[in-house]
Amino acid sequence: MGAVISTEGLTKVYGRKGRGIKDVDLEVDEGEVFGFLGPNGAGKTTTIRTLLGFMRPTAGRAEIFGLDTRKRSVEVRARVGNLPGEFALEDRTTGDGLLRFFARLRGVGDLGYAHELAERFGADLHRPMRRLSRGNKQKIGLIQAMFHRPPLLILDEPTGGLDPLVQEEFLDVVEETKAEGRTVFFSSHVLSEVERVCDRVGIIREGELVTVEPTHEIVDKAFRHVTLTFDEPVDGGPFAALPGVEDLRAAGPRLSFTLHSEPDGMIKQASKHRLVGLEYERPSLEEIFLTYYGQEGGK
Ligand SMILES: Nc1ncnc2c1ncn2[C@@H]1O[C@H](COP(=O)(O)OP(=O)(O)OP(=O)(O)O)[C@@H](O)[C@H]1O
Repeated sequence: MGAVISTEGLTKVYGRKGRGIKDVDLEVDEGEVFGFLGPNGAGKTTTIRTLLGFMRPTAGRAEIFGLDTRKRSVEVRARVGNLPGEFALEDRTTGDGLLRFFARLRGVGDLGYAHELAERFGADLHRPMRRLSRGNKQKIGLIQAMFHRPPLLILDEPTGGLDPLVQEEFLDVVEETKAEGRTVFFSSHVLSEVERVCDRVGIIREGELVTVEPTHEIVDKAFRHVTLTFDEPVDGGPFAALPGVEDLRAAGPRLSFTLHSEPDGMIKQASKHRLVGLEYERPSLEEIFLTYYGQEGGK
């Protein structure tokens, strides 16, 4: 299967001090769900806007379906459903009016899928956009990006402002989109949602793409925070000696540490005592970013 998105040396410098993005090389394949992760200000929105040809790159190039996104922008836009980072129309138009407008623009006669999505997301199509909350505007933004079933979705922080049930519904729709062989690229700073639906993940930090990996590898590589509670104080020594155990702290009957290996040895050691509590938590995305910062020499 060919690359649906391809960038080479994509660079955008804002003025003198603006950071932007530097030398971003990305390939996203047809039928793939790709998560684009990074903390605030890392360059996600800049990458998406430059990739889509909305902004002129300082250097490099971007292609979508093999078309240069600056030179062939009309053809590119016809194939992409896009949710911009700030979908905030302060308008008298209702969601329904807006969707009809987009449908005419795109030559789509059937609004059936739009209405299905509106129902699933609980979107209010009959209130003026300017009177909707941020989350409810976001729902309309998602529907306009998706309702014509474009072969590629590029979504900038699609779950921002949505409540957890709607976020889950959105992720279901992403899975259905993939099942239809369509491609989804979305930015996020929430690891759990990326983990659920993305085949691969790219991490951007300070404008540079630091890694692109299959999602399970990023998640497997990450350590876990472990807290074991016993029915009486236990010697932490044998736990500290286990491979992968770091930062062990003992407080009465409780041992806390980070575990950088599989849990088998720790479980066997723990089972020598009476265990009354076990917490086994994944790190936050920020902590995963930090491990990448560390690998890069703490730049
Ligand atoms: N129009 C602009 N002019 C100058 N600098 C800008 C402009 N837009 C973004 N930047 C800078 O470029 C960098 C990348 O910003 P960008 O908005 O792409 O990050 P982001 O990863 O999307 O962040 P967020 O998660 O906060 O939306 C930041 O340092 C930001 O301050």
